[in-house]
Amino acid sequence: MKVGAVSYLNTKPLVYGLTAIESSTREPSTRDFELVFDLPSRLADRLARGELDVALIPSIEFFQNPSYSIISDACIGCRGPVFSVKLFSRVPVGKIRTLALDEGSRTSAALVQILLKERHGISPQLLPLPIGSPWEESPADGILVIGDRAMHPPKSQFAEIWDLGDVWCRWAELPFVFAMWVARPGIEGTDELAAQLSAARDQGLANLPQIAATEAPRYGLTTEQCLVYLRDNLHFYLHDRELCGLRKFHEHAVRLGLAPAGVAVPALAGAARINTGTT
Ligand SMILES: C=C(O[C@@H]1C=C(C(=O)O)C=C[C@H]1O)C(=O)O
Repeated sequence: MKVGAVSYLNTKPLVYGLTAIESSTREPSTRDFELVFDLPSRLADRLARGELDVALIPSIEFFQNPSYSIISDACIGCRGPVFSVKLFSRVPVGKIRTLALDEGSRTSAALVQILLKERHGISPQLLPLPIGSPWEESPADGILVIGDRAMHPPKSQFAEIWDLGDVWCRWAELPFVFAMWVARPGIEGTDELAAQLSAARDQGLANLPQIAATEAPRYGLTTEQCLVYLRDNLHFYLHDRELCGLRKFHEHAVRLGLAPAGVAVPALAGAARINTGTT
């Protein structure tokens, strides 16, 4: 089985338990799956093409295929400010006419459009924000940036900065889910993998101070900033409130034509396995 995970700092607690043992003992992997890392948008495309069997894909991509299943209750979500998903605006947000969207993102790219429409009644013209380019050089009025490069204060001045986790959670009064472990149809052995993914998440969360100490310098953060991000900003459990948030996100995405109708967000059916169905 080939499993894809997000290459950002936010995913370290989810994969710590899968990678820590072999890197500390230098033993070759005893896992029966191969783990690869990539940007969220690329993981979604690779899962859709069948190059990956299971991947941590942007939540909006789950709605693209009614045969996908969410296989674990481990996720990347937030219940307030998320710190790493931001809209930087050169003008007051309600006056944004051009919006650059981080090419690594699918979910936040939809989320920012929903929030701008719902909060300010605007639908800006969209521009790409390539991965490799310095985002502050984008000519757009508003710039959506996610992941590691969104965590540092910008060098230029902006009229407004939105933390999208904060704006969503206050407006929707529900948590937000950015990414989930999803299997494409016909993949066998996902029950076992689901258990491993949940256990890996639990192991990661039990070792956050160590993860923060190791990772912080690689991301230009202090250990304390890194710990606060992983412990307080991010939320790694897909529970009932998160599923409600996901349903609300889906409703709004359908309304704006950003996702097809007809895919049901499943009810939580057990600790680690969630089956999907179509409506
Ligand atoms: C919180 C984050 O969540 C992410 C945002 C995603 C998106 O916008 O499509 C997808 C996966 C997550 O890595 C982040 O990247 O900072």
